[in-house]
Amino acid sequence: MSDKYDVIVIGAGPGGYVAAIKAAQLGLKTACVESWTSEDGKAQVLGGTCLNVGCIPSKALLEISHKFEESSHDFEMQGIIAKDVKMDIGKMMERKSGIVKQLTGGIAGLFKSNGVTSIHGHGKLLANRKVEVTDKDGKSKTYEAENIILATGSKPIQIPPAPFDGEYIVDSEGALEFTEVPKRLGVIGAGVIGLELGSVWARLGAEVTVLEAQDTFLPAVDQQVAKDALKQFQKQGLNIVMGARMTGAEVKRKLVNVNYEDSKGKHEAKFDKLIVAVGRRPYTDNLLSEDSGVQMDERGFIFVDDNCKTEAPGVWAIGDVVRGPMLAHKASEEGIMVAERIAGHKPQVNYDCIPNVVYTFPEVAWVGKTEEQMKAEGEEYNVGTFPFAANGRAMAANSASGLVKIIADAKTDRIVGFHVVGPQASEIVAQGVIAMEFGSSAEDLALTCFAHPTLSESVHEAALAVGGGAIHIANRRKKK
Ligand SMILES: NC(=O)c1ccc[n+]([C@@H]2O[C@H](COP(=O)([O-])OP(=O)(O)OC[C@H]3O[C@@H](n4cnc5c(N)ncnc54)[C@H](O)[C@@H]3O)[C@@H](O)[C@H]2O)c1
Repeated sequence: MSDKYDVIVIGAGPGGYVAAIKAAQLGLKTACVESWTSEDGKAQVLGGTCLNVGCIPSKALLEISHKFEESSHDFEMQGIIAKDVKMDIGKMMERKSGIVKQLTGGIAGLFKSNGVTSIHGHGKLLANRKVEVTDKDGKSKTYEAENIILATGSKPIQIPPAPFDGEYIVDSEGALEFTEVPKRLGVIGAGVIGLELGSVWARLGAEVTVLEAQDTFLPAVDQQVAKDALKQFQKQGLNIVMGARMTGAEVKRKLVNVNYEDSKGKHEAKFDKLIVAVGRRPYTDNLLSEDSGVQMDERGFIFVDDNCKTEAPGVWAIGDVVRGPMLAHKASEEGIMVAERIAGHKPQVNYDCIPNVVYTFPEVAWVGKTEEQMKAEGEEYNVGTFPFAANGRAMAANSASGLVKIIADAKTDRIVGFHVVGPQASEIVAQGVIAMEFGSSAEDLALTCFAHPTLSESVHEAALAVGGGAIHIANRRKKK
C-alpha cells in the first residue's frame, strides 16, 4: 500500500479514533498514528487517556465503590441484610482492567471494519503535510496526506511543590492503581478529577481531605447547584477545605507531609497518599517540527479557528490539545466535524450545547448558562427548579437529594441553561442538551408528557416551574 493518504490522524483517543472512523466512512483513505504501547512492550494500545487511564477506568471504580458503600450503609434501612460486606481491591482492579481491555480492543476491530490503517509509533508533523512516524525501536518512516488531524490530547499538570513520584504523590492515573485503600488520602484540587477520585477512595473507607485553592466551590457550575452538591459531599464525609493553597509536599517515613495556607494561616497535614489533580495541559511534546506552520497560543494550546483549522494549510487540530473544555465528547464532535469538512461538507460544532458532568454521587451535570452568567451578562431570565425530594421515583431509589434547575430567556422562554445535581444527572442532562439543540422553550418541555414514575418528571416539573405552574411543589414564581 502507498504511504500517501487522504487523511492521517495523530492520536487515537476519543477525538482521533472517531475522526479516523468518520473519515474512512466518508470514503477517504485514512491512517491513524498512535504511540501508546502495552506494558509488555509488544502491542499498540488504542483509545487514549479516556479509555485507558481516564473516563472509563474511573467510572468502573466509581460504580463499584458506590455499590460497596450502598451495600455497607444504605441496605439495612431498606430491609436488606448484608452483614460484613468486604471489598476485594485486587478483584475490583481486575474488573476495571477487563473493561478497559474490552473497549480498547473494540477500537482495533472498528478500525479494521471501517478500513482505517493503524500505524504504531510517535507521529511528528513536518512541513508540507508530511508526518514522520518513529517506532519503539527508533526507526522512522515518513507518510504524506492531503489532510492531517492532530488529536494528541492532554497530560496531568505537575506542579513544583508536589512532583509525582508514582508511589506516594500521584496523578489521576496513579490514583486508579492503588493496591490498598489509603487510611488518610489527601487530594490537591477540588476540580472534576479531585472530586471523582476522592469519592472513590472515600467510599472504600479512606479518610479524604481535599485542599482547594479557590474560595468558590466548582466555580463553573451554577452556584445553587454547586452549594447543594458541596453540602452532600461534606455529609458523606469528604473534608473539602476551600481557600487552601498547597505550598509543598514531601515524603518522609512513608507519609506525605503537605504544607498549605488558608485565611487562617499556615498548616501541615499528613497523608498516606496524595493525589494531585490541579488540571491538565495540552500534550504537544515533540509533535511539531519548527517549520510545520502550526502555531500555539500562550498557554500551549494549538491555535485553531472555530472549525478546528490550524494556520498550516490542510492541518487540523481537535480535542484537549485545542481551546475549549477538555471533554472526550467535545473531542469526538470536533473529530466528526473535521472529517466531514475534509469530505466537503460544512458542519459546525455547537459549543453552547456541550454537556458537562462530574461523576460523583450525586452526579452534577449541566449544559448552557448558569444563573451567575446570566446576571453578569445583564440578561433577563426566568428560573424553574424542582427537588428530587418531591420525586417519588427518587424516594423509592433512596436517592432523593438534589434538584433540577432550568433557566429560560425571559423574553423568548428559550432554554439557555439546564442544571442537575442528583441521581443519574449524567443521563438526565441529555434531555436539556436535546431541548437546547432543538431551540426548545421551557413551555415546550412543560407541554411534553413524561412517564410516571421517573426521575425525569423532575425535568417536567422544573420546566413547569419556569412559568410558575409546577404541580408537586409550591411555585417560586407565580403564573401570569
Ligand atoms: N467527568 C469529566 O468530564 C472529567 C473527568 C476528568 C477530567 N476532566 C477534565 O480534565 C481536566 C483536568 O481536571 P482537573 O480536575 O485536574 O482540573 P480542574 O481544572 O477541573 O480542577 C483543578 C483544581 O485545582 C485547584 N488548584 C490548582 N492549584 C492548586 C494548589 N496549589 N492547591 C490547591 N488547589 C489547587 C484549582 O483551583 C482547580 O479548582 C479538566 O478540564 C476536566 O474538565 C473531565
